[in-house]
Amino acid sequence: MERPLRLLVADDEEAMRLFLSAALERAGHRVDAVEDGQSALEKIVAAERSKAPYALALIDLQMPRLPGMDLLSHIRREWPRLPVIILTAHGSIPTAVEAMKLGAADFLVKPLPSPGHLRAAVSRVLAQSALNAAAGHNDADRDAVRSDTDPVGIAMTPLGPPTAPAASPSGKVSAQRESGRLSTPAGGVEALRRPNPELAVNDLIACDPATCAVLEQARLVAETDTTVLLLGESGVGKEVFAGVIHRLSKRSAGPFVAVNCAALPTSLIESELFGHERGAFTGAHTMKIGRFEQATGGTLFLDEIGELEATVQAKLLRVLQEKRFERIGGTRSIAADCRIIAATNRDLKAAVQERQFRSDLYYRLAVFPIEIPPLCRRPADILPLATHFLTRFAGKNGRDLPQLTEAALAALQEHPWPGNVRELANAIERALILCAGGPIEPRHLGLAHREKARADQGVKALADSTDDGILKQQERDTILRVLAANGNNRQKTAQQLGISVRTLRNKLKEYRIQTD
Ligand SMILES: Nc1ncnc2c1ncn2[C@@H]1O[C@H](COP(=O)(O)OP(=O)(O)OP(=O)(O)O)[C@@H](O)[C@H]1O
Repeated sequence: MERPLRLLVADDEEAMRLFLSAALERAGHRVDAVEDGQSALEKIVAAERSKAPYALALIDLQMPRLPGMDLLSHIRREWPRLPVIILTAHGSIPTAVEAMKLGAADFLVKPLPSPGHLRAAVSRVLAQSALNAAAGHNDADRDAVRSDTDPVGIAMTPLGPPTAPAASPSGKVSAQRESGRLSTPAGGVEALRRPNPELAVNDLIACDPATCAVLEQARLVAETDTTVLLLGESGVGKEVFAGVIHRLSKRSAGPFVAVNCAALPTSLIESELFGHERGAFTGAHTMKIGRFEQATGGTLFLDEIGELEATVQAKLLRVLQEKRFERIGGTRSIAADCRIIAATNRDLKAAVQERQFRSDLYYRLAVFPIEIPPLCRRPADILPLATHFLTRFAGKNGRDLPQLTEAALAALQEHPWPGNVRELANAIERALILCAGGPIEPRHLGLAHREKARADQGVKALADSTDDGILKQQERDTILRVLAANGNNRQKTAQQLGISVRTLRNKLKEYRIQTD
């Protein structure tokens, strides 16, 4: 992973260090593990000096050289923005409570029930810490704005001190749909208001391993000019990922032009896509440049491609094959010099089988399909996304950042999010209004009346909440990660996972992971 989040683990038990490191590294983080308090302190000092501070420290209470409690006091005094999770044995809960009073962000009782439990706690603390940072709850002296985001400013993992958002790399975007999609102007108040710039720069949050795997695929395909098909339920972020691919591509200096194929009547879609000459049809009083032409040198994003009428499907196929088109009523052949990214929330393969979508067009579009999982399958994204939206909406409305109560955080994590990221954004926007400046409680989120949706998912939720569910989630995450690392090559993936290609195939089916 290119921009890993740095975490520090301090525990004198080797097995525990290994467990914690493995679990957190699997979530995409970079972990330094040390065996005593003094070494932990030295690591923190070095990391601070190197301007690559830790995002979080997990500290055992009983350690040689410098005990956990002393280390915690030192951290609170010197680096108040570094959140600390205390690890404690069963019998020492009162000490853990003491640690909380001293300023620990959370405590975990050993032995930990599961890696998922650990990751959820880490994710929760990171989200809260990001909120605090954005609200300026902590020391001001570290609020100096750094400007070390990667060239496109997309972060797969959170944290670090406030950073200036990267300036828009292209400066050119589709006029009507891109507002807010590229980074805000660099520097100053805006930078400090971000929940956590490394987490949220350019509006893409990717903390869950499943989302990181998607982002990795996006990064890989972005370097090419290959046509991409983004698949996923409504609101999962297909357009966000289309924008990411554009910004990471060599066409990023060109425009990103988005067309929602479902929003336009059939009679208009052709002239919208290809443009028309003056007098081409009744009402065509002037010549019009179509979206293909507007996207010259850049990317054309065809959203809801599954809704295209048969006649338009045929025309689009021709353009994809010949890379040329004519304006309606025109004779001049124009080069289609743009990268195509299509998206749909429909099962396009099924649509092909039902003869609602041309198979030849499908295969032209699905050269590189990327499936974006629903939010309920990316639990580690939920709180960072909530934090991100809270900061964005509070900033937009000139409001102070409210706190999310523990109960609200839990409600957010438990909700099944059938409307995906869009539903989460709406819930946060609504909560921000209803909380009227106070802390956000579960009732402000308006999730209760969605009990039915939750009940519908009851069986699944129950399964997921069992250890078996957690294990399956981890297995799925691992497969996704290794697949992404191997460019979706099943042979290599199976080899690395130590299973047969056949078993891998069955697993892919079971977890509905598409690789072709
Ligand atoms: N990973 C993400 N990080 C930050 N914001 C996100 C992310 N994914 C989605 N969003 C936000 O959620 C909302 C819905 O995302 P988007 O429009 O990209 O979804 P979609 O899958 O294209 O939906 P539809 O199929 O309905 O067009 C947008 O406001 C978008 O900015």
